[in-house]
Amino acid sequence: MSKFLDHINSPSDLRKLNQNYLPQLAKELRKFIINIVATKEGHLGASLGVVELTIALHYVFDTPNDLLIWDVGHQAYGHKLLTGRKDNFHTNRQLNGISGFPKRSESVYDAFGVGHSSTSISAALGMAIASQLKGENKHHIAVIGDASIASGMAFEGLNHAGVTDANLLVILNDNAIGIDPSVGALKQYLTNVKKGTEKQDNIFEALNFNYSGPIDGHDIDKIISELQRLKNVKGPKFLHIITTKGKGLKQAEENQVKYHAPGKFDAITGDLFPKTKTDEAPKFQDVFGYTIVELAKQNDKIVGITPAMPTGSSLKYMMDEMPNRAFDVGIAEQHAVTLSAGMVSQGLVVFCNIYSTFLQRAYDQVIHDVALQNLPVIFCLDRAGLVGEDGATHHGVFDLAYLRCIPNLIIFAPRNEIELRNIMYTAQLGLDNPIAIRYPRGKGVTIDWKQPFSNIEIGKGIELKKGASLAVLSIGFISKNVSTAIKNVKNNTTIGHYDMRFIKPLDEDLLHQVFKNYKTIITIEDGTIKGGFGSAVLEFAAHNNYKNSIKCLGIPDEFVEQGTIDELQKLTSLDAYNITTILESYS
Ligand SMILES: Cc1ncc(C[n+]2csc(CCOP(=O)(O)OP(=O)(O)O)c2C)c(N)n1
Ligand SMILES: CC(=O)[C@@H](O)[C@H](O)COP(=O)(O)O
Ligand SMILES: [Mg+2]
Repeated sequence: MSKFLDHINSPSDLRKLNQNYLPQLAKELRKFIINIVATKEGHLGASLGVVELTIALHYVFDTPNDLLIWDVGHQAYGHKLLTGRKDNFHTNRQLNGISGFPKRSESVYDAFGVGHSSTSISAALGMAIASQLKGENKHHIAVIGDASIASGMAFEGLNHAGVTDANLLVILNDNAIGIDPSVGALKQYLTNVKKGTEKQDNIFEALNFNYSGPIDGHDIDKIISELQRLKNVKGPKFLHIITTKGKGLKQAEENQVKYHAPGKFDAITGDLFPKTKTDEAPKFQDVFGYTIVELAKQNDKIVGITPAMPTGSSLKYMMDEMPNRAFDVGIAEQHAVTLSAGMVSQGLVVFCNIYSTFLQRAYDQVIHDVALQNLPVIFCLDRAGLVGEDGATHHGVFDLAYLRCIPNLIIFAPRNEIELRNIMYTAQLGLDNPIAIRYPRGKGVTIDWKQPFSNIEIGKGIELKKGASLAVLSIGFISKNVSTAIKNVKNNTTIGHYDMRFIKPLDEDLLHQVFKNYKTIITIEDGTIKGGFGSAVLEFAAHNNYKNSIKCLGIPDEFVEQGTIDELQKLTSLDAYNITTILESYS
């Protein structure tokens, strides 16, 4: 039972409360968030840190008429609870449940869909200009974190806003950390501002914003009075608040990286539940992280780069062991790619590790700065395929399609941990082209993965099982489901299985053999069906006038929502059971 929260079904209920009760409401909100995230998992620290801000914003502004945008949106759990989603918050990030991020189709209070960072200022400015043009009197508020504001896109928004008279309020929620500690000169600048020790120009004032702060973001009365004041200030405004990520849960305050998204934990004590199994296969990210360290010890030209995901990518291992050769550049995917290109142009061997979904932001840099100049950057694209509970904003399902059309680029998807390790080894020996190596979120299958390195021949696929009439061509880790499915089929002797490994260059010799020896061909990938691996095989068949029957399996041409990876594979017919049914219908 929550004395105040129980009675709040929308911000209008909140606005009826006496301001004196708001600190108690803040406690209730925190407890509610902790209880649900402890059992259902999700992002924790960011939402705990903005509880007071969330209450103050909905208290002072007339949401949803006033438009409120949360950058990234992983901190918007309190917002969801105050805006009518309390009763189904237990479905957060689950299949058919509510999204872990604000989403326009979910609520009128979610003014803009988010998930990828640093979009809030541009979106809020766009809305503010639209309001001006339509003659509407609204407030437009972007809440952005200290790591997200360092991204190029946020600066583009600030740069434009500063020459407008738009009614825009940017609130910088400065907790001095992203997922991992914030980096860069801006972080230093913000630290100086907080300490107030150095006399320096204010960047935001210099960009024509009416700046106020820094103020204590956990002092609800102070935030309310400042927001009320700012409501009457014209033009672009900037409020700098200081908060503690994980506020209200001791462990989350003390271990902010771990409690960004801690998994299940004890809601009473805050302690994480210990992992029990020790002999399991490793996460793909750890194979990358350990292997790059191993290779870098032998090859002093190797450098590692991550845009703001050292823990998630496991580049952290290299940053710890070789801090001068591993770089976290902050949320700056475009910079990470062109920085890599610059280093490679000078003879370094660069592993640029970016989540598949976030590389979307650096598409032009991949084409213009890397591929066009044929600079052999080694892209390691983590979280490729379906990622699970983060949902539509984060699935890495477009990479095969969006990369395949780029000349010069090699594209490889390892079937298992050993292949990931060996392609990293092969790539650092020296390639004539850039390469994208895409691998999934989570664990692989090979416990004994640390085998001696061996070279992988570029553009060569392999036969995993010989058949007679039906050939399955797979790419990457999804081949595990194919192997299971083939085993499930009673009379499976007619079914062949080929791991093509390279989407580009395609192993045309192998494809000719397959098309000549099998009547029916099924392609399977954990990427979009439009333009990916299956499309490449169809093009090959058309080009060579093959008339075999071809079926392509992959992610349908729609955005896939959140759920566990297993559930989403079922939904998209990529699980072993569905593949079995399909194979049976053909054999
Ligand atoms: C373009 C993009 N790159 C990376 C991420 C992954 N990511 C999500 S939250 C986050 C850190 C955000 O830090 P900050 O803006 O300071 O917010 P806080 O979590 O501290 O509230 C990162 C790197 C993302 N969502 N979008
Ligand atoms: C909000 C966000 O973008 C990240 O926190 C993301 O959820 C991390 O994903 P992983 O859990 O796969 O590292
Ligand atoms: Mg932060």
